Amino acid sequence: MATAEGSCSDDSSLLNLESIRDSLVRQEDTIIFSLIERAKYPINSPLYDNKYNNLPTNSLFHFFLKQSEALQAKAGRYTSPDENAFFPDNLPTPLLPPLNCTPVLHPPGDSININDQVLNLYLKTLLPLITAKGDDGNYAVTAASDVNCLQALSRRIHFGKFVAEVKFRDAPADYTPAICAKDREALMKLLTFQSVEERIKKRVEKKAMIFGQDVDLNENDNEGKYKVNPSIVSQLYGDWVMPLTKFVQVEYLLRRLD
Ligand SMILES: O=C(O)C(=O)C[C@]1(C(=O)O)C=C[C@@H](O)C=C1
Repeated sequence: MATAEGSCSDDSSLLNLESIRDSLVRQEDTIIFSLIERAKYPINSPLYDNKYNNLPTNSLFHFFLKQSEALQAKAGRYTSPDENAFFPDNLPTPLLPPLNCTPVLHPPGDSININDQVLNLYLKTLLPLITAKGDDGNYAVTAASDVNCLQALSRRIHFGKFVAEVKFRDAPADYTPAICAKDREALMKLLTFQSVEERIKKRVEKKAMIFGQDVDLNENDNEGKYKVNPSIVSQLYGDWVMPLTKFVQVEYLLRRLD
């Protein structure tokens, strides 16, 4: 069985809501640290401008992301069920044979990819919120940092497929009527746990405060300075990450009986 962490395991006890939620909690660290790293650089807008006609893609950033994914595809990254490419078409074949895992996800739902929404959110909304204005010319390291942020956000949001699969397996009788009726609202109500979401928003804000504070040997108070605004991290989860994860869950469930 392919575990939600992208490796093979015959331990089906890994596929339960508690272990899935534990993985979501651990992914918070990766996302927050990647945002802290990106915030080291100014927005570096020329990286995203579509004005370089000597590039085969829209901008230097798109070129960097597309090439990064092509290289990682050769290393087998996208054979893992929890990895979804931003440019999934025409990826190179992996150099090594894939792991022979028992699939976890229901194939029709496995192909869900909303990375176009993730990319738009990141470039248009999130980047301006976490970076200072300016251009330091460090385009390669900035683009590499962007790729880390995007891959962490994409993995977290598409983890909704695993959450939905577990929820369906736990209570097929609850979900089947809404799936058959194609009732998105009913599915959203069934899969939503408001108390869990509130805890997540509080926890990621606290993590951003702890991870993002300056550490020195004096006992000075941090004076409210953080590398990324903790309330923005909480807003990121509340307004985008969790709603998009739930969108993936609904889309996956709608295909679960295909
Ligand atoms: O933990 C769950 O039950 C999930 O569905 C995941 C998640 C999330 O994105 O963190 C999404 C919807 C729920 O309301 C709570 C949390």
